[in-house]
Amino acid sequence: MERLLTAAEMRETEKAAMESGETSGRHLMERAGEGAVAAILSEWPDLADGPHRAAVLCGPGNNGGDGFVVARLLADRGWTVEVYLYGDPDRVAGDARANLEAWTARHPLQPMEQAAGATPPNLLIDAMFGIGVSRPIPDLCMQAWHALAASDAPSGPPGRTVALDCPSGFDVDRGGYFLPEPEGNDPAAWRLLPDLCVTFHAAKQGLFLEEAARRAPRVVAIGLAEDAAATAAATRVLSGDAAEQRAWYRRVTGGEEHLHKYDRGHALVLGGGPGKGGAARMAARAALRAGAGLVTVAVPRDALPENAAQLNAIMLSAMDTPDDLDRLLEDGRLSVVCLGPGLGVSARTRELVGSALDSGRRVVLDADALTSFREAPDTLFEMLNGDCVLTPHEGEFARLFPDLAERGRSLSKVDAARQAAARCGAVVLLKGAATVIADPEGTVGVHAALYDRRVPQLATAGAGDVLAGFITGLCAAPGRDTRAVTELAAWLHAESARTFGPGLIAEDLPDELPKVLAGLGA
Ligand SMILES: NC(=O)C1=CN([C@@H]2O[C@H](COP(=O)(O)OP(=O)(O)OC[C@H]3O[C@@H](n4cnc5c(N)ncnc54)[C@H](OP(=O)(O)O)[C@@H]3O)[C@@H](O)[C@H]2O)[C@@H](O)CC1
Ligand SMILES: [K+]
Repeated sequence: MERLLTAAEMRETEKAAMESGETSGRHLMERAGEGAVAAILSEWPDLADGPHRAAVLCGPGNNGGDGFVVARLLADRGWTVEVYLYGDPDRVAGDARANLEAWTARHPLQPMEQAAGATPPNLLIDAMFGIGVSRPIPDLCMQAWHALAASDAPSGPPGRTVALDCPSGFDVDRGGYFLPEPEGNDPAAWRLLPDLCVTFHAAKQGLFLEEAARRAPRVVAIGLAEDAAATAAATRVLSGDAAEQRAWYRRVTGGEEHLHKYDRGHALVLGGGPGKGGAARMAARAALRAGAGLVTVAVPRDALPENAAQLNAIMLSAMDTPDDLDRLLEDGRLSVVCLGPGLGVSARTRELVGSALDSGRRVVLDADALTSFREAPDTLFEMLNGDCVLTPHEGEFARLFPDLAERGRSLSKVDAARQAAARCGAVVLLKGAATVIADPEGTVGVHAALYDRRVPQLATAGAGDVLAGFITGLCAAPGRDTRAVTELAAWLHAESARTFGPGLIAEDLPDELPKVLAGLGA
């Protein structure tokens, strides 16, 4: 569970460390260069075999400074290294200047204009721009990169491409690239896609909101204290190795043995009318698989035969009106209510949501339960509390939080979810390849199904209903933290898709979950 840092948080961390005298900018830059070289050689052991050719594209700031260090360290290993600088060498300042001078004392420096005509290297380093960028990079830099990244070196290992800290022009807060306005014919040209990104001290937030490289970013320590990052950030990426995942699962669920089914909670899932029950049945199955002791599906009377024909371990109740729901909720053992999948966009759905929330139960709201409040989101928000979970996709999010959805490049997905949770007073899970989970107190988890954790097969009908069901099932047992179980559900959902593999349909997800839970030592 690594912390994610924005550019501002990273700068704060560096500044605090330098002001305290704990370290210096020069030292950090040296460590960054050393860490990058070590990461590159461990990523591609064939590069460690012998001297090869590298080209280092350097910018005018400290990212360029890191590039001069990498160039020097590779040259010290006997490599042939060409360094290209964007801009006037006399304007390079501070720690970067010291490293530029250390380079030019022994090696030539070439202007960026010459890079495009050079022979493709075995290793191409992007040290043009790092976290100091807030506009598209110059054409010249973009073209130099593409010219050298395009083809393999004439001899030695195939050309590998590496970005230092982040690819140049990548928005480390929001993900994605700064693109020229208007975008022109070829916006893709501004999207540098290196094989690897080596990022310094801590993962930058944007690297886990959109993919920045062909493989997962490598974080290298540069001598800043660990806890400096921890105190700076309230955003984490939900990943970790197998041992961490097991510990996470135990921490969130309590890990205790539940002896009686009622100790594991009783979930109520509301379903739609005849022919509209599949979504709720999938959510119910998911809730049962995720650990609820009992699950009841409640549907209009005329949908009972259809549901009775399909459900076995899941119980069934009739519920036509909000009064019927109130009567069901008189059973004190019902611990969580899930509303939305297949329920229909209507005034009745709004009333059902009101009844569920009035009962003081934990409530998971998805799909139609969210869209039913599009005309008056505030009437929903007034009823919510921190034990409620909203699970919108981008479209549903835009209906409830139109101003936050129109964020453009001014607000990251992390900040959009954080502001939404603060406004509505509930946990918000904003779906996507990067799913962001925020609570009203401002704590955020990012589940990034990116890089080696990509799950394109999750883009399938009904997958969202299953996620609502996983959250509901994990919420059913008393005493669990609502945000924490929501985060865990997002991970279990993607992990079930991942272990199942291609050909997945939503119904497979609940049935794959036991395998994932077994891996967690559940
Ligand atoms: N601080 C430290 O001790 C450590 C920092 N480290 C490293 O430093 C990096 C941050 O360095 P940084 O702050 O100097 O910013 P950086 O990304 O190099 O760019 C700023 C320069 O580029 C220019 N510029 C920007 N955009 C531009 C554009 N579109 N087109 C043209 N020019 C543009 C900008 O000029 P300006 O915007 O003022 O015109 C300025 O000259 C960080 O990512 C990490 O790699 C590590 O070594 C660890 C220790
Ligand atoms: K870079």
